[in-house]
Amino acid sequence: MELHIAKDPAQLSENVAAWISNYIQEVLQDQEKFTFVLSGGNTPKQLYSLLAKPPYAEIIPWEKIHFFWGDERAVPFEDERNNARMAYDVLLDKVPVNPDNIHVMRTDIGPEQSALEYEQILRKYFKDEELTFDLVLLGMGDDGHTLSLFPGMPVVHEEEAWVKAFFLPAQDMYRITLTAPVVNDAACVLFLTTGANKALTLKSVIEGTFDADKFPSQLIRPQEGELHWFVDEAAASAMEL
Ligand SMILES: O=C(O)[C@H](O)[C@@H](O)[C@H](O)[C@H](O)COP(=O)(O)O
Repeated sequence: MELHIAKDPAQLSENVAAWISNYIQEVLQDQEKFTFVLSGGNTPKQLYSLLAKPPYAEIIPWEKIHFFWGDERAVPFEDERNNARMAYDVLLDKVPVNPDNIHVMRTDIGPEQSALEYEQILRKYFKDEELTFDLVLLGMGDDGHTLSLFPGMPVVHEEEAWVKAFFLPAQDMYRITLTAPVVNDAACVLFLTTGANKALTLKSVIEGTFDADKFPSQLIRPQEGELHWFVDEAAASAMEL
């Protein structure tokens, strides 16, 4: 695991934008397509908007990138809480992405059906071979969740399905999420975490004893891929560095 600490959220977004842009270009020297799994929440918004502007808007080969999502809130696409909607607004509508390469988790059908359909999309894309995303972007909630793997929910222990839908009583909504084993097969996973309100949880996730039910973010340990935590000083403030 590699820890990158930035001064503040703005600096962190700058660093991650540059890092991602380099990584995409490097990977594309050896392959034709790049698979990029986006995260929802607030933290990546600034990053997405930087990627949508020069120099990144011009130097990233957008037409070669396939976009997927790590999780989705089962609310209509028009709803501002919809993760895909946020990414379209801030990034995907602004750069020359091929619309056929954008693979959203649908919310215009039932969540269970959407999860099954998404798994089919992934199986078709990866041609039933090993599912290895090139890059997975993740966030961490104050409670230690990542993706839609929330503390104490059975989905945390899912080993078989690649995609799961379930009802999240605390938010009175369905969630659709990739499962931990899928993310752990990725070539590279990047966590983005900012803010003092996440400092104690971050400390437990990174330095504490393993307890996936309490801190599902601890489940993310790519088997062969890289794991990077990009955090700001406030989020890192409780860790013993
Ligand atoms: O849809 C979601 O809610 C997410 O994808 C979720 O896992 C998110 O990344 C964290 O909750 C952090 O969210 P913030 O960046 O808003 O703190």
